[in-house]
Amino acid sequence: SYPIDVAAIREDFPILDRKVGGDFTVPGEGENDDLPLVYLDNAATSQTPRQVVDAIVDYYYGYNSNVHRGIHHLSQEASVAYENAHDRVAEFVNADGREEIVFTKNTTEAINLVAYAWGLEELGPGDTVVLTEMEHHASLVTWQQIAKKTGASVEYIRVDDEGRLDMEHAKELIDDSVKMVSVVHVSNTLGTINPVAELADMAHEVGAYIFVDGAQSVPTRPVDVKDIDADFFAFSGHKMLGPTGIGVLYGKEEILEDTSPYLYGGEMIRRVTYEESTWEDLPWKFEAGTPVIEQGIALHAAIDYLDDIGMENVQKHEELLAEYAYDRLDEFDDIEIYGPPGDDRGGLVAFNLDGVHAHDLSSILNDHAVAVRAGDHCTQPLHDKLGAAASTRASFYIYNTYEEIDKLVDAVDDARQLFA
Ligand SMILES: Cc1ncc(COP(=O)(O)O)c(CN[C@@H]2CONC2=O)c1O
Repeated sequence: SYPIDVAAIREDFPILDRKVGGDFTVPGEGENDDLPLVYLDNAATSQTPRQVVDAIVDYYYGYNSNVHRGIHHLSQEASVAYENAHDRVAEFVNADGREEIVFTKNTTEAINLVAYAWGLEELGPGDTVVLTEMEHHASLVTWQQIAKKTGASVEYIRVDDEGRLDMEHAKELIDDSVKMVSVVHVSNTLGTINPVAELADMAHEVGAYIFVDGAQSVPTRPVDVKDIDADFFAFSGHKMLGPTGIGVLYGKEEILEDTSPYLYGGEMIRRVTYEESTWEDLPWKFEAGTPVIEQGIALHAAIDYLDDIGMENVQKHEELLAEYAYDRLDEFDDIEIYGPPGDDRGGLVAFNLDGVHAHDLSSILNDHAVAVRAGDHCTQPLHDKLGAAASTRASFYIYNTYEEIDKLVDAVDDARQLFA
């Protein structure tokens, strides 16, 4: 049984009726294809319910217009909807209000915004940025390159054999030279849930900021940025039932107020002369040019959909599926699973089958209509540390079932037979 009505939810996702699969012969059954899609690649991107698509269609059919309150009815409607989307996101993560919510293209751009607008200005030789060994390239490469540009240094909190952060090492690293701690909330490779509130305390004790990468946490569990006391927090709409093309940067108002924009143009200005320019209020100061209007409205609908289910229930469903998948895969001695035990992780499992490259395994799974991700999941340094060139990752969401995980395990077994 599930904490959510999976059958009813699946009705909202027409794509889940897709039949896919390669041409392969099943012993005794002959040629087989056109199998029901088993979508287990949600950490890469989630699927999109009718309610979100309807919100997009309603916008383009009903009130498509540029925003910031043009003097006509459509612009007024679009402006209000766009501004309300900021309010809705703020409410969802318990930010103080729209002033703390900047819409970007994705999580990657949200991290880059802070790295350029704050990092380039504030970091210099002798300063340290503390990351973790499990960071996604969106933060790891960004802070690594900004440190090179500014002469700052980067340190990495060690990950232990179970895929958890070594908090004693964190205590050693987070010293007075540290200006920023940037840490992933839920690892997209290990499934590890990091103690971000504790790390925030450690950062604040030495006068540093903390940036939490919430790309895999906001979609899958309740997140309260004030409870964590994050200075910055980022996530993406496409991982939480929303469209691609929108990410969110949360920032404490007082910090964003003190930070100059790094993207200039229309909509983010108040007054421009040939000599000087002044900036709009928050959050518009950080949203240069025509913003992600449709995407903001669609993200609002996605949040409404998730809130109807309840994020505690989403989290519980993720935990049940993650534990089930972990336990099923852990039955086999020739499978190596990365990250903490199944009862202490987010809704994903990355693993390798001895003797079979992740790409070959994922190709066989695809023949069985099972969609997973094979590769480094944008965590190459972590894969180097794990001694794995790549891994296969199954990741779950609100429309996935135990039966779909059984199909994953059966397909892995087929690969085992094929490559034996
Ligand atoms: C932890 C984490 N941080 C940042 C990002 C970047 O998000 P955007 O691509 O929306 O900027 C991702 C995306 N997850 C990748 C994308 O594909 N597979 C993954 O695991 C992620 O999982």
